[in-house]
Amino acid sequence: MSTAFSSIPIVDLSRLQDPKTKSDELAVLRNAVFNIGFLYLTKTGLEQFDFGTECKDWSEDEPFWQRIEGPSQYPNDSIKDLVQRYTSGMSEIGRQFVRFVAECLSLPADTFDTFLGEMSRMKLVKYPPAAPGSQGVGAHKDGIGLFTFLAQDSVGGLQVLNKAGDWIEATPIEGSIVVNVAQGFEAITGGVCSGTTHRVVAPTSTTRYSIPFFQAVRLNLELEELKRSTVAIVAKIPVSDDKKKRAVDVPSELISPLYACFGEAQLRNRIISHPEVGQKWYPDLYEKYSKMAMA
Ligand SMILES: O=C(O)CCC(=O)C(=O)O
Ligand SMILES: [Fe+2]
Repeated sequence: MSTAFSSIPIVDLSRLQDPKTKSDELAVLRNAVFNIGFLYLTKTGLEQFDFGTECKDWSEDEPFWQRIEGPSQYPNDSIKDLVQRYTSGMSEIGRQFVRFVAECLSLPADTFDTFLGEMSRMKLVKYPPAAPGSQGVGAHKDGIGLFTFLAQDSVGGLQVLNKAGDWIEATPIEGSIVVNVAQGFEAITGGVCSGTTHRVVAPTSTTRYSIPFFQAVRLNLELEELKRSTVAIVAKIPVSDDKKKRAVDVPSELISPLYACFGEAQLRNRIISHPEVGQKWYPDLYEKYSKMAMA
């Protein structure tokens, strides 16, 4: 995907919600998810402040990979209240958003509902000023989630790669949320809607703050189930047969055949990429996964 776009489209949530303007706005959304993988979502009605979805702690009678979810660790109760208001508001926008995405792809509105997970995650990110051209976040696609919903302040620095290899600035638009396709949605659509590479260039004179919210994928989603529904979904998306053919055999990085389900694949990733935390809290799994990584 990612054609040689030169600007990032703006999608107005209130126009999607209004039957009079919905079909025009669905066309804007369709272009964004098919051809770009990035968009600004405006008129969301969400106040902008800081912080993850409420989840209970793991118990022994649940599968081991369920341990990847749990209660958030709040420094104090007033932050907890703020975080909970933010995450429940953003979860609701996310639920509405995936329904409009389904409709813009000519699919039944509830197509993606069953892929949504319980615990979406958010981060509070601070980018202190640095020398010109310094890296804030290196080039990447978002690995977890269906879509990422990002609130950013007015400093700027987020850039999106187009097909011609140019970095396009996601210049801050007040009151908007920047939305991008993440690997979960890419997998569900067999790559027909692929994620777009992005990065952050560190600010030079002012600190930048951003709040990415990664919309959760259901933890017990299994590879076979994903493959079956991908085939069914892709068959109905209005793209060329050639694109569909390539999409059918999903080489899913989301769930490798080595793992029981998406939850296990995620927990394994975390344990391997944070070895000290892995060794301390999941010693048995750390040993198992590090042996598998070496095999
Ligand atoms: O801070 C930003 O603008 C983007 C951060 C990001 O891309 C990420 O956390 O995946
Ligand atoms: Fe990202």
